[in-house]
Amino acid sequence: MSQTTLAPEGTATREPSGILAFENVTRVFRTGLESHTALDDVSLTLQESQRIGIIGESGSGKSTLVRMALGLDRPTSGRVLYQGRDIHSFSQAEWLAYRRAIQWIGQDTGGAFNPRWTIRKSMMRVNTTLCGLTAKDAKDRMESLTVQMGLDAALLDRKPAALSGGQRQRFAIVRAVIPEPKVLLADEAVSALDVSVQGTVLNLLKEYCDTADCALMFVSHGLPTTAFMTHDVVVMKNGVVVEHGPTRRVLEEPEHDYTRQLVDAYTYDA
Ligand SMILES: Nc1ncnc2c1ncn2[C@@H]1O[C@H](COP(=O)(O)OP(=O)(O)OP(=O)(O)O)[C@@H](O)[C@H]1O
Repeated sequence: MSQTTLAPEGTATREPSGILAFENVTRVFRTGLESHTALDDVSLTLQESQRIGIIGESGSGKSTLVRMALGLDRPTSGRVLYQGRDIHSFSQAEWLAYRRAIQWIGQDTGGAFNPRWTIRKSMMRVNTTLCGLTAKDAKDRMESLTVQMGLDAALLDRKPAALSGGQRQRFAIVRAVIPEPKVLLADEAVSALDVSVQGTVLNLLKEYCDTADCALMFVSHGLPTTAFMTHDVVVMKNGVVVEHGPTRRVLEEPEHDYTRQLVDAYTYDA
C-alpha cells in the first residue's frame, strides 16, 4: 500500500482530508482475459494551496490519477474525496460546483478548444454552461485574465488554428482559471512548448496558484519544471507511490532506487 499525506513545507495546520484526496484507490483495466492494475492502493492528500508534482515513467499511472480526480473514470476500489466527500456521491448541483472547483490543463493545446469556434466562443460556452457563470462574469474574467497572461485581447476572436502553440496554451490556462478553481490539474501542460514559452507559462501558472490559493497537481516528465513548480513530489511506478516528500529532498537525495534511476536518467539525458 502506498500512503502519503502531503502539505506545503512549513504549513502549520493539516486537514486530514485536505481539499482533494485519493483513499486507497485501485484501478484495474480489463481487456478480454487480460487485466492490468494501473493504480494500486494509492492514498494521497492534496492540501489547500499545495502544489504537488507527480513523476514516474510512462505508464506508471499518472494520467489515470488525473482522470480519477476529474471523475472521468471511477476507482475499481477506494474513493476520491473532495473536501472529505466521495465525488461519486455528489448530487447534480454538487457535481456542477465540483466541475467548477477542479480544472484541467493538458498537453494537447488544440484539444482544449472547438476548432470551428473562436477562442472567445469556446470559453464563453464552457464557462456559462458547464461552470454556471453569468455571461457578464465569464466575459469580464476572460478579458482581464487574457491580458494578465500577456495576450492581446484581439486574439480571443481567432480560431485555435490561427494561434501559436504558446498562445493556445496560455488560453488553455485562462479557460481553466476563469471559474476560480480550488484545484488545478496540469498534465504535461507545458511539455509541447519550446523552452522560452515554457518559462512564461510556468511563471503565470505558479503566480495564479499563489494569488488565488489554488492547489496544483503537476504531472510532468520534466524534473527541473517539477522542482520549480512544486512543494512536494510523488514518485509513481507501476501504479504504486514509491516515494514522496519535499521536492528538493526527493530530487536531491532520493531514498528509493527507482527515484534515483529517474534522476540519474534525467541528468544523463540533459
Ligand atoms: N482505458 C484503458 N484501458 C486499458 N489500459 C489502460 C487504459 N488507460 C490506461 N491504461 C493503462 O494503465 C497504465 C497507466 O496509464 P497512464 O496513462 O495513467 O500512465 P502515465 O503514467 O500517465 O503515462 P504517460 O507518462 O505515458 O502519459 C498503462 O499501462 C496504460 O496502458
